[in-house]
Amino acid sequence: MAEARRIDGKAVAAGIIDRVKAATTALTADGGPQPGLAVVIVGADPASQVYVGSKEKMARECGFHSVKHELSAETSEADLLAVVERLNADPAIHGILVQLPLPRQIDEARVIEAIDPDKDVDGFNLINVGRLATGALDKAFVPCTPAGSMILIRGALGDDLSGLNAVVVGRSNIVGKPMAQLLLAANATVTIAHSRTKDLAAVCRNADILVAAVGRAEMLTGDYVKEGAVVIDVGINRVPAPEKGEGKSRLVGDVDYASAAARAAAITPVPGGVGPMTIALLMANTLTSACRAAGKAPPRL
Ligand SMILES: NC(=O)C1=CN([C@@H]2O[C@H](COP(=O)(O)OP(=O)(O)OC[C@H]3O[C@@H](n4cnc5c(N)ncnc54)[C@H](OP(=O)(O)O)[C@@H]3O)[C@@H](O)[C@H]2O)C=CC1
Ligand SMILES: Nc1nc(=O)c2c([nH]1)NC[C@@H]1CN(c3ccc(C(=O)N[C@@H](CCC(=O)O)C(=O)O)cc3)C=[N+]21
Repeated sequence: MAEARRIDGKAVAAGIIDRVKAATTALTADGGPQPGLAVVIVGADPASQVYVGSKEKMARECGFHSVKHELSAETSEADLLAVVERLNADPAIHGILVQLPLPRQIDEARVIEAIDPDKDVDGFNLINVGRLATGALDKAFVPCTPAGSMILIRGALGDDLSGLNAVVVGRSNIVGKPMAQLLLAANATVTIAHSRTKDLAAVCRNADILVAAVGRAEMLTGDYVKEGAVVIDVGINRVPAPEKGEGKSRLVGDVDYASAAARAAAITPVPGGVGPMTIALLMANTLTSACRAAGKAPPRL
């Protein structure tokens, strides 16, 4: 079979950003609010700082009001909850993102549940998890990474996935589980695999749609890929790259791109695949939140 089509997540994300910008202009021209996004980061993890920086930059590009709260790694749970409460009460803020993971002294679940569900643009709050699981998508915020992955899948295969087998490797609350919900809602037959799955390669070879959200660099090789499958690589792993010079690193996914691309019909690269979609969907969710707050129908992006 010919080499797989490379799915250009960066280009698809840029198109979404353009439509968010235009819709933001239209919303404010119509007397609506300027969408406001608050990003909260606790501690100075360098990778987290890079993502938070690009979220803030993108929010400004979209014409949003954008604020960043950088708290020290020693911040107490009570202090973080107080910041969340202030943002919940601030009418200029429509979306709140608390960057995960949080330092050990803070209970992540408590912080996620403290966010107003109608400002929870990550879609991690129990109310939004329940809305997604029950199909109340008009009110839900769908987590950005699975929502972005789903747009790439629909671009490759269309809206209705009836008759197709989807395998999601990974069962986290932020990626694997919501990804499986979205595939199920699109009528795929869904399997969720994880670290206890027996003969993972055989399970994956059954997949017409294979989503990797594992956090293990290049773990899924061509042996895991069915001929003609659509492969979505969510993984972001930084690995040493001595060929680029001493101490240098590069990003790779959870899929071994070269061997998987030799069998797949279409595949996302890392970088330039799911990552940019995550950021674009965060902007889309924030715009949606601002529209809902103003009692206006959010645009279809
Ligand atoms: N592109 C983007 O925008 C984003 C990328 N990511 C990336 O996606 C990846 C996954 O993230 P996240 O879901 O948060 O990760 P978690 O660590 O929370 O979950 C990883 C999952 O993979 C499973 N797993 C681990 N090892 C194996 C194995 N050897 N075989 C099969 N399954 C395994 C785990 O199984 P078990 O439950 O049994 O332990 C777990 O369910 C990471 O690389 C992360 O950086 C995350 C968010 C956004
Ligand atoms: N509350 C919360 N929400 C999140 O959505 C969230 C989080 N916490 N914690 C960390 C993960 C990770 N994540 C990424 C977002 C964008 C890229 C991204 O844009 N990646 C670029 C490369 C960027 C680079 O070069 O480093 C790409 O894949 O092309 C990656 C990863 C969001 N996350």
